[in-house]
Amino acid sequence: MVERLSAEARKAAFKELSGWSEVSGRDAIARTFTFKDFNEAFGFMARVAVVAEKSDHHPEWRNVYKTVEVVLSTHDADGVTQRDVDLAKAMNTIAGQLGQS
Ligand SMILES: C[C@H](O)[C@H](O)[C@H]1CNC2=NC(N)=NC(=O)C2=N1
Repeated sequence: MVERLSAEARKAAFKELSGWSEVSGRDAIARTFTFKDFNEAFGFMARVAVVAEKSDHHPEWRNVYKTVEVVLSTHDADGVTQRDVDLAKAMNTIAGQLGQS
């Protein structure tokens, strides 16, 4: 059973999660990625989907043209866990490789 992060653990995690913020009113983290065009945005989602399946941890996301809005939370724990931090880091890495603006 994966556990929700304590307040201090989350604060520490945020130091390495550039671009992410807390969701007000919900134990979740969020980031909006903006790419060059739809093709890059969808390429990002395709690469993340592979990571999500491999780690059995899935994002809540919305794509409009070249933007991808992402919210991460662990449904089984009803809040932010290390899995969310790990997936957020992976997303930042993938976005960086794609030249996210
Ligand atoms: C059965 C399956 O392993 C679980 O439902 C996984 C799937 N992906 C998941 N994704 C997220 N974000 N939270 C979960 O609790 C979760 N649980």
